[in-house]
Amino acid sequence: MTIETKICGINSAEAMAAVRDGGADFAGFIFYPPSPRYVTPEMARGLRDVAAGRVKTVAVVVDAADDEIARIVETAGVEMLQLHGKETPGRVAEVRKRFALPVMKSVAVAAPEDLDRAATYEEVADRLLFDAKPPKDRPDALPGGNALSFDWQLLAGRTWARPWMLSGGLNAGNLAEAVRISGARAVDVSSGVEDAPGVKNPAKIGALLRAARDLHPIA
Ligand SMILES: O=C(O)c1ccccc1N[C@@H]1O[C@H](COP(=O)(O)O)[C@@H](O)[C@H]1O
Repeated sequence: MTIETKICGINSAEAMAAVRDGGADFAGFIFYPPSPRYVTPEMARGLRDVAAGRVKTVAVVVDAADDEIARIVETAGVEMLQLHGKETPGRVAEVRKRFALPVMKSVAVAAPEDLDRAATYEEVADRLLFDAKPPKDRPDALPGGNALSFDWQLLAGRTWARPWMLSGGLNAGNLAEAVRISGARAVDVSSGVEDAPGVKNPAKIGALLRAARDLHPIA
């Protein structure tokens, strides 16, 4: 068994081709206008076609209303929704029911109590995603995609009722340690395969996916 991989913030055909050829499991599209990785549903549809069915696509939304999610689902044809805002467990359940797609809920982690909050999503989400908390001293910080990691030790030995992904500041250089310490079986990377925010580097995507292929989840 190998580690599952998601490369997020895909906004070019070259990046999607690297994700596809490198054998990633998931590709994420950011539907959050303030992000340098933002894509429209129409752009995402074209990029999804590059993946030619070999990569599952994920829509990343932040506290999005139903009509916005509906337009993304209908136009981009994604296979999973990633809720990366302050959505409550009730809202996660509602989105999952309304759109009949698997839902992954992100939880911002900085301290042990954040994991207690994560437990409130176990019954309503199909997957959990643990990401670093955005920095408090940067009011303009994005809800995710800040190239920041958190203390992976917080996850060590914890078990969850749902599959989960590790994200936040991962790259080809720290992936092995992050997986070893946290026990992750799935990882999500965005900034770590970029040259600058929003500028994906296909060679870095390939290197990350090769690094992931050499890793195996701990039992
Ligand atoms: O990447 C973004 O711009 C973004 C915007 C809004 C919500 C989530 C976003 N990205 C998510 O952040 C993590 C990984 O970030 P990084 O590797 O530290 O850059 C990942 O889950 C993305 O989906």
